[in-house]
Amino acid sequence: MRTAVLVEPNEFELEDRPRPSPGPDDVLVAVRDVGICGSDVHYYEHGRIGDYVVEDPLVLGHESAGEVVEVGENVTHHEPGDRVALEPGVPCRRCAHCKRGDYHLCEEVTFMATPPHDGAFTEYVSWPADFAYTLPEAVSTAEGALCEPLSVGIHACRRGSVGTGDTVLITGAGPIGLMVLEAARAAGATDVILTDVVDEKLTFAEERGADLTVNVTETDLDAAVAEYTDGVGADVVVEASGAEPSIKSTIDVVRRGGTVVLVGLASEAEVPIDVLELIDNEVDVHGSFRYKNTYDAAVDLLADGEVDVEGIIDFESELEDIDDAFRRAMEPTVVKGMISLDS
Ligand SMILES: NC(=O)C1=CN([C@@H]2O[C@H](COP(=O)(O)OP(=O)(O)OC[C@H]3O[C@@H](n4cnc5c(N)ncnc54)[C@H](O)[C@@H]3O)[C@@H](O)[C@H]2O)C=CC1
Ligand SMILES: CC(=O)[C@H](N)C(=O)O
Repeated sequence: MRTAVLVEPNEFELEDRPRPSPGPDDVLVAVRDVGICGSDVHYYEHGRIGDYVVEDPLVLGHESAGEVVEVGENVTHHEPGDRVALEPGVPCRRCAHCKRGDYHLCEEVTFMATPPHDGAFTEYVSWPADFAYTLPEAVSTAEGALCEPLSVGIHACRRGSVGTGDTVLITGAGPIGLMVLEAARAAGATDVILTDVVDEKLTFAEERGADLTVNVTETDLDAAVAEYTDGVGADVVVEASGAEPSIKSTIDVVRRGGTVVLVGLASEAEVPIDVLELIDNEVDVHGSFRYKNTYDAAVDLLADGEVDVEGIIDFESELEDIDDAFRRAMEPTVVKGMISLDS
């Protein structure tokens, strides 16, 4: 099977690898669509993300969906022909975190495209059947692949308890910020504000339904939010840029008693925050790491037409053109590139 392997920074090699056989509890999936995530691009450019270092050739891609072509002997809920989205993180199912239901915090997780685990820029993936979610007819495999970033958005909104009538401020209008926008709307937010430093990203966010956008390089965010919320502040602030000034700004724009959800990964682990302000204003600050139990919700939202994920796709490329696709994905105005396989 054709497989794109990252052999060194900025270089994929297309290899012919043996097609895997599904284990007893697995499905073998012919991959159809795989999104290019910012983390894939980071591994491509730098060969590492923090402590995760690409030491051996690695297959990237963790936003994937395709068609089941074979099932293991114990698999009863999937059959060949099913189209499925693959949840990329499979936990150990035994540790304290898994047992308490926080399987996304499992320290033994096998997460696609995170060294040393291979991902989905390949023709076939064998994957545990219970982490493969059937897509109804109305949901395309490209949408199935984007259940992954949508899941990040759903989980962030759950962490922030986003509810009906809320004003949600999202910092960063990249794919994750835009998926938080979708999830926040689906959760009942009536007012959504997005920030960025790139005008094109903000124009796009407006086209996708943001009520207010703020370019923080030109406009004072505190003043804009104060004006929009009659001086109250946002009920929930979701930080989805990873930029230090943006992380710091979250506590200035959240309302007293409101919630800040940190999703964006800062390049520096330490970001100074005024803790007295947090205490005085009784602000809840939550980290948000990947997701748990979101795929069913993501598929349902897509099937019901409650969210749009396909609209963020700027281009689709073939596996053979993956180097070009990654270079295109690095352009600052590009939101989402996809690799599509016909098999
Ligand atoms: N916690 C988690 O589970 C996950 C975290 N992430 C992180 O979330 C962040 C967002 O992911 P993507 O949307 O894929 O990244 P991205 O890099 O495509 O988007 C970030 C956006 O933030 C904008 N930005 C930069 N500086 C800003 C500032 N000062 N204020 C406002 N916006 C600013 C950029 O122009 C860009 O549009 C990244 O840090 C990523 O690593 C991504 C997936 C899961
Ligand atoms: C940080 C990422 O972008 C990635 N989706 C991950 O969860 O590791």
